[in-house]
Amino acid sequence: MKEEDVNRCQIQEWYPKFKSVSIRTFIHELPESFVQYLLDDSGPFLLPASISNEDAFPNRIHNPEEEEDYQASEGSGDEAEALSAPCFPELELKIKESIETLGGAIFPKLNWSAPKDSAWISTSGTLRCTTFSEIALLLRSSDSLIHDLCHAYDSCSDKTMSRPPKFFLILRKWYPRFQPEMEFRCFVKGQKLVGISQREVTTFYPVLCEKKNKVEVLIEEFFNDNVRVKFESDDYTFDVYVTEDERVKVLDFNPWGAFTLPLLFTWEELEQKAREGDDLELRIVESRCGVRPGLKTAVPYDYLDVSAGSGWDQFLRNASEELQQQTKSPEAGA
Ligand SMILES: Nc1ncnc2c1ncn2[C@@H]1O[C@H](COP(=O)(O)OP(=O)(O)OP(=O)(O)O)[C@@H](O)[C@H]1O
Repeated sequence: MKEEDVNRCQIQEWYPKFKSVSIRTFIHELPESFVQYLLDDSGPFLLPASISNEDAFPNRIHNPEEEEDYQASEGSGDEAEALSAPCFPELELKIKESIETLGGAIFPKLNWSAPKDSAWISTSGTLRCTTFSEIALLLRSSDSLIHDLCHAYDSCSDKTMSRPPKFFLILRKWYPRFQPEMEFRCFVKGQKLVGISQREVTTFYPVLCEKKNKVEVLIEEFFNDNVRVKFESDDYTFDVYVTEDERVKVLDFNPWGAFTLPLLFTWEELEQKAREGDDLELRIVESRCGVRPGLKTAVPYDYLDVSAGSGWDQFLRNASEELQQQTKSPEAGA
């Protein structure tokens, strides 16, 4: 894979060409100070100070233990300064306007990825955002975005960069009735569509068994009419959504191989299909027995890391020590 293939999959690169067959999206260049804010994991977690009083979030996550430290150091020079919330008024204003134009709620992404692993932290448990603070919280809490920020070019044979020169915040109109069964990943090798996979592989959707042939025809037509000659790489994947009235919308482009999940295929199978000139195949989960486990971590690494010395391990040790102390104390037996 070449750097140019990875670059073409950035939304700000492909969206202008595919606007009429995609979902409504606004793109904002991020100031470097905001990128540094996303990367900075030293010190406490501060949300940006908001220009809006309506914002639902306070400027920092409330943690009573940290709050004591904060009060103790308040006014004591450097430390107090280090704890003051960053502020991005121009960016916030532009985002506020875009959210209003997009109907009041958006789905956020960076150049390539969405902060999928942060959904658990939001009040709705989804990536739906209505304010700049909500967006900042999801972006700052995400481990998936570290890929975009630091590792996007790691699989390139001609790697010269560790990150793109500019980052963009992508705001997409929020679709509350997104039906996961109607999302598909399409695999293109040598400019030929070789495979299509159900995108959400953890569930069996009986309705897909009936719709399978129709969906395959719709996507193949869409690829031939709208994607093949317009997307300049030879090998890539793209994700589509098929609407109830049988229109196809392109959601995303990803490089062939590397970090991109092959879902119900393996990369070897797809390579072989391309080599042998096999007919296009659309794969779906055919029965309840065929479901695949979640292929992604949907929570940050700290949540999953249970090894000795991890945050979780420490939490368990503290909890068990506390429990032991409680059982030793006279009140416990009363
Ligand atoms: N505008 C939207 N409104 C509501 N839900 C959405 C919207 N866009 C995407 N989603 C949901 O969020 C999921 C992840 O979105 P998306 O594919 O853009 O993220 P991603 O980080 O590029 O994922 P990947 O790296 O696996 O391609 C989608 O599969 C879809 O279910």
